[in-house]
Amino acid sequence: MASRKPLVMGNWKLNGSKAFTKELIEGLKTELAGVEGCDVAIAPPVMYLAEAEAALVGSKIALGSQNVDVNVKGAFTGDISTEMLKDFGAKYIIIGHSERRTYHKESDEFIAKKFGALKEAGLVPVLCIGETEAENEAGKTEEVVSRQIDAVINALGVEAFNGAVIAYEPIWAIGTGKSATPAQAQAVHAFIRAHIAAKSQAVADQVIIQYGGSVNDSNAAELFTQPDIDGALVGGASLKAPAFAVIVKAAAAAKA
Ligand SMILES: O=C(CO)COP(=O)(O)O
Repeated sequence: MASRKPLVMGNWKLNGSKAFTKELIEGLKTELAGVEGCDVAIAPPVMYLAEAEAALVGSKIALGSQNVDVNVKGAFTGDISTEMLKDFGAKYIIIGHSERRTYHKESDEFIAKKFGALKEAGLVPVLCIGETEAENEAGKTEEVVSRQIDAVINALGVEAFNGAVIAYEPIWAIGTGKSATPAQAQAVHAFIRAHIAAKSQAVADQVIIQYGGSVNDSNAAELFTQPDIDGALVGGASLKAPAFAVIVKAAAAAKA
């Protein structure tokens, strides 16, 4: 089995300011100095990519974004392109977050298009998938995550997951303080990896599958003991440097 380096990424969502961006990054640089064994990325709002890029100079923390649009240039008012993100040195791009699926009615097919646009641009898609509480209670978790993964496989082929990241974020666990248990998350992560392995074992072995949903400095270490949990996509706890650093260090220690 390929060994996978964990990735812990902060999704700042709609939070921050120019000053906050600089301060939080300075804090992260201090807290994470000398920490090895875990890739780290942050996705501030795109408004603050310039401040973030400048503050990250000399640091191994990678820059990311919370979304991208599918067109590269032209008359698409309000859109942000892959090339613009690259211009700021962004690398890991979140797509298909449940908040965008819900509030912006993004479909599996549209998200697969974004995945393709990122691959074409040489950026790393961080594809968010996950079921609602009702779907979970109806026993539909595997059906939902399969459908969300298959939209990408059908459009682009399983090889598109080479070098890509999947974030399993059960919607009932996001921002609720009610994280999935390590065993619950592991079961779904193993299912996702097996689902991809049915098409290509090699692709499945290398794909990073992060867990997201109320990950914090006290539950992260236990989640990372699970073999198919390769890091985390962190919302609320990524807005505080000490808490986020504890999560990164927990991943580095668990996967060493
Ligand atoms: O949605 C998330 C990350 O993308 C998770 O958010 P919380 O960590 O705030 O639950």
